[in-house]
Formats: sequence, structure tokens, C-alpha cells
Amino acid sequence: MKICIVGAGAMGCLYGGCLSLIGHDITLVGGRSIPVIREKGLKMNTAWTGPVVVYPKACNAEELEGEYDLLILLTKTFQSRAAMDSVRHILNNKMTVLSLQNGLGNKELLQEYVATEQIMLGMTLYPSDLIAPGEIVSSFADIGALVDAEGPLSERTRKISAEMDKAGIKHIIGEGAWEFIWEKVIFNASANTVCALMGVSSEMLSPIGAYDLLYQMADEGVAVANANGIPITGEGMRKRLFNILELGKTHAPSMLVDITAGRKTEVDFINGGLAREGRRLGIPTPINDVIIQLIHLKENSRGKEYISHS
Ligand SMILES: NC(=O)C1=CN([C@@H]2O[C@H](COP(=O)(O)OP(=O)(O)OC[C@H]3O[C@@H](n4cnc5c(N)ncnc54)[C@H](OP(=O)(O)O)[C@@H]3O)[C@@H](O)[C@H]2O)C=CC1
Ligand SMILES: CC(C)(CO)C(=O)C(=O)O
Repeated sequence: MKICIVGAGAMGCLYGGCLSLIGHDITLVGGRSIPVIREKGLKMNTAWTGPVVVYPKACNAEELEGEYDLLILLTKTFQSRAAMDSVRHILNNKMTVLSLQNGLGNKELLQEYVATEQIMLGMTLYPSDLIAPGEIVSSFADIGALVDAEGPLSERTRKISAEMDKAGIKHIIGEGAWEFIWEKVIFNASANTVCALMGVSSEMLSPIGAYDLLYQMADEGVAVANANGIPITGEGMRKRLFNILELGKTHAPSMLVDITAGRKTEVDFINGGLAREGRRLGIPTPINDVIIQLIHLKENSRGKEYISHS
């Protein structure tokens, strides 16, 4: 398949690198890794491939040309519009466009660029860290999910999932896939924000006594999901939260990494997405609403930390 990955960061390099390794024609687009990958290739060290260097094509958006079967969007969600605007010249009405980004609202954004039948959505629980430009580490294999933005499971989604499987990145498709996607959003809304606010990694959530708050936040998310027709339960969600945290206990959640690096977070798409859906469906999300404000305060507090004047 001819695949263009827009957003060559931690996740873009993971998906692009693994698909390139099994022979797909990959072009990585955008970001500070591009010149390094062009010159020296992409260095990957994943739990399922071991250390390896791959040589996908790499370019900036304006250099892109030709037709692609699949475009995978893997910028941060607040970068999506600028990224999609920059690749408008290669969009056509035959290609598939897949967002594997965190949060809600990715479908609506892509609908501004292509028809709904062309859109796939997904989530991924595979972790990836960009340790230097053109160099990533993925420390454990987990699972993702892929769906058609609307309608029943298509042959196209089966085929794309099968290729990702061969590349070592497994996804649930069909029954249960939407539930996985919602559970991931609720997981990120609860665990990532608390880790980011407290400055702790996932393994510290239990010692600091954060689970009660996580479960209350998750319950709000479950109520919004249920109102959307997604049949998940509070108990099931708690188990998922616990299991994801257990498997990823050494991985620093992306929101903690963003806050630590003084960058903007995806909170408006994760908790903000849940709160917007809640408002639309008449489901209150008071804890998530406060957490959104606290994360914004945390973003704005960088460089203004307390200094004793005594
Ligand atoms: N990392 C992880 O473990 C996981 C991440 N995710 C999700 O995957 C998505 C991507 O995350 P992640 O890879 O970590 O983020 P990164 O910040 O590592 O990657 C985003 C990349 O997009 C590039 N970029 C920014 N603006 C544009 C643009 N206009 N056009 C093209 N490229 C652009 C960035 O450039 P530059 O290099 O200059 O910053 C960067 O290379 C997010 O939604 C995240 O929540 C999901 C699961 C796990
Ligand atoms: C990999 C995972 C699930 C860990 O929190 C994630 O989504 C993130 O870091 O944003």
C-alpha cells in the first residue's frame, strides 16, 4: 500500500516504521525528525522488532505529490487542522483517511476535508517515545482498535488491520471496537490528566491515593458513552483503567510529557471532547469540567512557579 503519515512524531514514526519494515511504500510528513530520517533513516527499538533502522521516504507537506491509498493523521489533535490544510493538494475522493489520535472530534475535523465513507477512526494503546529526532522507542506491545467512521465493518478496514497485524501492531475491528475507542478516551481523560497535574507517572497513582478520583471521572465518561449508544459499564471501565495502568506503569502518559516539556496538551479534545458530548446529550461532567480548567492553569503556570520571598 502507498501510505502517507502526516505527523512524523513518536506515533507516526512507530506506525510508519513498522509498516515500512514489512514492505509498504511509506512517506512520513512533517516535524523535526524529517531531515534526520532523510539522511540517516529511522531508528526504532520496539518490544516486537528489537533495534532496527528503516528507510521510509520523508518530506515536508509542500513536497508531497502523487496519489496515496491511505493517509494516517498522527499529529497532536490541536495540530490536525494545520496539518490537513497543508496536505490538501494530495487529497482525492478515493483514498482512505485514518485518525489514530487521542480524544474525540477527529471524525468531525476530517469531514471538513473528505467524505465520511473515506474516514476511518481508531485508537492505539501502543506507547511510543521520540527519544531524539528520527529515533523512537516502544517498550511494550498492547492493542489498538479500528472502525469505519460510520456504518458496518468494511473490507477496507479488515485489509488495513491485517497489514498492521503483519507489522506487529494489532487492532480490534468489528464488534467491540467502538467500546475500546471510548474506553481509551475515558482512560486518557482520567489517568493522563491526574498524572499531568500531580507530576507523577502511572505507577504512582495508587500510592498517592488517586484511584477514587479516577473512578469518579471515569463514571462521568461512561455516562456520556452510554448516552451515545456505547454499551460500556462503570465496572468494566474500572477494570480497563486498572489493566491499562498495570501494563503501562513505566510509560509516562503523553499529557505528563507535554506539561513537563512546557507544551500545550490535548485536554480540550480528551476531557473537552467528553464534556462537549455530555452537554449535547444532557449528561453533566462536573469533575471533568474542573480538571480541564486545572490543566489549562497548569499549562499557563510554566515559569511562574512559587518562589519563597522570606
Ligand atoms: N506517544 C504515545 O505513546 C501515544 C500517543 N497517542 C496519540 O497519538 C497522537 C500523536 O502523538 P505523538 O506522536 O506522541 O505526538 P508527537 O508530538 O511526538 O508527534 C506529532 C508530530 O506532528 C508534527 N507536526 C506538528 N504540526 C504538524 C503539521 N502541521 N503538519 C505535519 N506534522 C506536524 C510534530 O512536529 P515537531 O516534531 O516539530 O513537534 C510531531 O513530529 C496524539 O493524538 C497522541 O495523543 C496515542 C497513544 C500513545
Ligand atoms: C499510551 C497511553 C495509553 C498511555 O497513557 C496514551 O494514550 C498516552 O500516553 O497518551
